[in-house]
Amino acid sequence: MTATIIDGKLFAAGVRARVADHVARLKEESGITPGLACVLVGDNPASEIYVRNKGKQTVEAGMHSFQHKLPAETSQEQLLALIEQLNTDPSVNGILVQLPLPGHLDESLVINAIAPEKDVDGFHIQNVGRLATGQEAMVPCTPLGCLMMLRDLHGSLSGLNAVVVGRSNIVGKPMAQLLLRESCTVTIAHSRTKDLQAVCRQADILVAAVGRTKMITSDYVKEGATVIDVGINRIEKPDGKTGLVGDVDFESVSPRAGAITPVPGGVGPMTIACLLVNTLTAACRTHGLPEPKGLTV
Ligand SMILES: Nc1nc(=O)c2c([nH]1)NC[C@@H]1CN(c3ccc(C(=O)N[C@@H](CCC(=O)O)C(=O)O)cc3)C=[N+]21
Repeated sequence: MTATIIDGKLFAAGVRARVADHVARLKEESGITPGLACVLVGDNPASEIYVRNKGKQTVEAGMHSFQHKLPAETSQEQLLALIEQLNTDPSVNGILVQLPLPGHLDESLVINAIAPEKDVDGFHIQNVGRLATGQEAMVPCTPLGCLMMLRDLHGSLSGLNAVVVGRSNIVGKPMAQLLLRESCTVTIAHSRTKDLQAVCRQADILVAAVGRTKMITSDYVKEGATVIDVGINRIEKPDGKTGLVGDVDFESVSPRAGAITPVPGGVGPMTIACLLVNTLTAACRTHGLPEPKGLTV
């Protein structure tokens, strides 16, 4: 068997087109243009590229993009003051504070200062609790993107064994919550899991979100399983350029899997597409208008 390669780039383009379509209708029928504010503290070059990309795609979808670049030495009070300003600005429907923040800033305090209904990352404690209890929430973009691809591939996920490797608050835990909501039997595995290979080999759906380059080899994969690679690891290639590799050893796994997402071109583009989805969803909820169909959970 050789795996179907899930084209995240193509899938994300489709999602963005649907967002753009809905945004155009929103403008025409209600005069509303959703807006996304991205806040970047410090000058991490990788973060700058992401934030610029997010801004570009936001504008391409017909929405307003507001970018706030603050110096690395910004104080907690200054950052909180900006968030408060964005919280009360009616033209801003979504607020994203790029992580990680410089070490002197308290990430959880900053995230929880965002108005929950504008928290398009879904990291606010209120959204985490709402997702866990099955209430309407803002859902973290990476897990939401993974779920969209899984639903498209499988239809119903009911009864499938899902193993999520990684227990982070931004991917592993919310991914597990979403899969549980789809009636999967969910296992969260991590670096301390006993016989990780045997646990992973039980999976019909294997989500790798550990941040360890090519850790998942074919020994971890059941024949025909769907493998979702959330890893974004930067490595130096022999030619001195930097390359992007996942947590999955693609060459080893793809002959054995049923379907697999590549890196790059898999989960990454879906993350940004879902950020646009969440911004649109936030705008619709604020104005009591119907949400984009098939794009929310
Ligand atoms: N508050 C916050 N929210 C985030 O969602 C967030 C964040 N902070 N901090 C950093 C991570 C990382 N992240 C990525 C998004 C898209 C790609 C992506 O599109 N990757 C492309 C390749 C891009 C490239 O070549 O560098 C791909 O996988 O094909 C990658 C990484 C969002 N993050």
